[in-house]
Amino acid sequence: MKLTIESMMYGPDGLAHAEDGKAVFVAGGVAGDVVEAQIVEDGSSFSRATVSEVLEPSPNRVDSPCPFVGVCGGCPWGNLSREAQLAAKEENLRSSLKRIGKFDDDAVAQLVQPIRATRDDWGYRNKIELAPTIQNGRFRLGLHGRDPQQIIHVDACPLFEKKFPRAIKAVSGALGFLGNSHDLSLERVGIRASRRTRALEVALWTPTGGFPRGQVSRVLSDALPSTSMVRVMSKGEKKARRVSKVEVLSGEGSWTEDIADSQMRLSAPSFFQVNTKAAEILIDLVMDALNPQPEEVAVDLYCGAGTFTLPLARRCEYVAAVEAYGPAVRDLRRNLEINHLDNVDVIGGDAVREFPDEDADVLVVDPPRAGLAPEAIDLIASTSARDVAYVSCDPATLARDLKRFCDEGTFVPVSITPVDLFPQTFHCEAVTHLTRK
Ligand SMILES: C[S@@+](CC[C@H](N)C(=O)[O-])C[C@H]1O[C@@H](n2cnc3c(N)ncnc32)[C@H](O)[C@@H]1O
Repeated sequence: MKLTIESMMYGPDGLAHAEDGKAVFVAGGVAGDVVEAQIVEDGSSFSRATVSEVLEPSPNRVDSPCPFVGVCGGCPWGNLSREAQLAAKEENLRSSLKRIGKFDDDAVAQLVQPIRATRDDWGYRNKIELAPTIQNGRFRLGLHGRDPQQIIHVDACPLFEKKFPRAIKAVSGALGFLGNSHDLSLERVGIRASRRTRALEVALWTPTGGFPRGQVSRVLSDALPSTSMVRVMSKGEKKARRVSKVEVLSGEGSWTEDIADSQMRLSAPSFFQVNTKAAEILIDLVMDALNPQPEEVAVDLYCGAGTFTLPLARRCEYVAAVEAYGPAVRDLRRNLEINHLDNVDVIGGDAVREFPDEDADVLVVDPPRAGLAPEAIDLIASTSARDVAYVSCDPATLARDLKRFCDEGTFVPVSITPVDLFPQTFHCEAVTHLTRK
């Protein structure tokens, strides 16, 4: 079937329409291409297709430095020019605000600011995860494919930190060698690398139980000198696995990154923004929106290991920071010590249940993809805060939550700035500034 790709979806695919008007999600198509595509799934409201031939390439089609674009899940927009990626992200945000948030065209045009980005198109990721697989009877590590069941063996990934070009090959080679002679029970392997601190951590995720720690530590250290090597042990059923212990195999037992004016130490299970330089844009936008003053109180909900807590603590009199995940809570306490900050109350627990009593002047929320619980919006509305910064990684839940804020009536959005934290993918971060009505 001949199709013209009209736009990029909020997902890996291009969007086209068949002659009968049905939407077709086209894998391998970029906006502006005319392609020959084969239907792989024919649903009642839309179909899925894959490109068999690009008949007329889009002016925005580019060659990617990665030979696995389209197969690997890491860089689904790798054949689209960066300029077109940025425009598509802005457009997807606008579309979510209209469709889900019910904002009208004028409001969207006023609210959405030009997307902010760093110049790093590739090589921006400070973290990569490898998954184990058996190929031709041999144990290997690789990246999750577009089909998550498929593991793609790679020697390098152009999205990963450029200063450590050998890391993936060295770790895959060493663990591939060991995995064919020992039962490592590896569930996944994380590598974190910093061009700023030169810290490199390898984290091996396994169940609890026996593990050839001596051999693993020796062989891995020979293959790749690292500043930290840890084993993260987890237990429980697959969907509800919990980290039970982080065992240090060698080095520091954590990974260090410099971000804005702070140094942060992260344990392997804790969340950290994968693009440090672009995360500094988030910090700037949050601080510009809130303009915190020395006599003011800040609340930081979903604070993680402190990306926003530390800069808030430098600017405010006092910060109450809430985080549900134990390892991140411990990391934040350590990060406050490292940065000589003693004006933060770190509260471990759910953001709604442990909502701080403090009379906040400014408030930051940075929830996971699922966005805010409706109770969180009511609690925020009940504070005395003058301004709120909402950092979001999902335009759909952001749009839903902004509608809830508007319906509730205490806070209204005044600007929404998309930030390209994840070049070569459809993902888009955004910082929304809400102010008291
Ligand atoms: C997107 S991350 C942001 C972390 C931090 N603001 C940063 O930029 O590094 C979301 C954080 O929310 C935490 N989290 C998830 N659900 C939570 C909840 N119900 N209450 C409090 N924190 C939660 C996660 O553990 C994670 O650290």
